[in-house]
Amino acid sequence: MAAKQPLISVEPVPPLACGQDAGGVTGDGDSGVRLLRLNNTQGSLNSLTLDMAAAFKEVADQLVLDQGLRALVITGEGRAFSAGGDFGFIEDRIQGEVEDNFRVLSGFYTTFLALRKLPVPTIAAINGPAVGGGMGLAMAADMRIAASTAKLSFNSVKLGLTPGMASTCVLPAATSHQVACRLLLTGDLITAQEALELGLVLQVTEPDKLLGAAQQLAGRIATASPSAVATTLRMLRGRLPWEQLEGAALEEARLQATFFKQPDCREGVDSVKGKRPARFGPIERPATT
Ligand SMILES: C/C=C/C(=O)SCCNC(=O)CCNC(=O)[C@H](O)C(C)(C)COP(=O)(O)OP(=O)(O)OC[C@H]1O[C@@H](n2cnc3c(N)ncnc32)[C@H](O)[C@@H]1OP(=O)(O)O
Repeated sequence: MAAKQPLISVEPVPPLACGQDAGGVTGDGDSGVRLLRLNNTQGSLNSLTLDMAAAFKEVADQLVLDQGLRALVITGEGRAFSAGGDFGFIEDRIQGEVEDNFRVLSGFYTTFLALRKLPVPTIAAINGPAVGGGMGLAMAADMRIAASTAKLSFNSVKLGLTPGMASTCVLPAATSHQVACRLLLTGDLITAQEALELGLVLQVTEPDKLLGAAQQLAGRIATASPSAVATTLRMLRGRLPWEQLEGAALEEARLQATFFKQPDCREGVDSVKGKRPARFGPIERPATT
């Protein structure tokens, strides 16, 4: 019987694929670049589950101990980057109690956001749809490159939900207040080209050139002085400190925990799954908003 693929895998990238010579950055063939793949492809487009979160944490913990690591590329296996929260996970939150939802969502979001705590620059190679929490994960990376065929969306309002994964904090910081408003208040699914114009991604490539472009960018970072890169990164990330990101993630988790229980969420999820327009009710928000 074939071995089951891990939900998240990490592999070293050969120096030549990173634009380095065969010796890599250390002379012994290590490029310093690793490739992390989301691998929940069984009909669900790398959707995010609690098992994915646990696998992500395990891999992140190992990466912190990797002394040779200098830059990380993160991508999705198959045709998607990530379709965000798995429908099953979302259904569990609709059925769940508010306090339990808060506890689960807090852990879920802070686990994926911890990408921002890895000690090296991270690059999301967005190979296909990146939606909801999947887009939030891409935004947790320091840089993003997208395939021309990728589609991106922060679609929570279409699900009758408020955003998660600290999107209300990360997105305006990465772009602007008005771009964040446009994307988070409409849930529009935008093309890679539009994402480039809005400053969400650095570059758009042909699909078969995506990994190469991301690995070459990572390879150039890996070739620079590791201590200068580490300190520069610490300064850059410090403009949006972890405490602020975590605070936003917890606040969003608190609100989402209640919105999952509202009729709009049931309608929103059914409409997205059924690929039909939603018919939302009048304003019916919890007192906490
Ligand atoms: C707590 C977390 C919160 C959040 O993250 S909220 C966001 C939750 N995610 C979503 O709402 C995304 C829903 N999915 C979509 O909008 C679309 O899909 C995409 C834009 C991502 C891709 O569209 P297309 O390329 O046309 O593919 P397809 O035919 O819609 O989907 C292919 C298969 O993938 C399954 N799938 C899609 N998204 C999810 C998901 N989030 N969880 C589980 N499965 C998913 C579908 O059902 C279908 O399956 P089958 O081929 O068996 O019909």
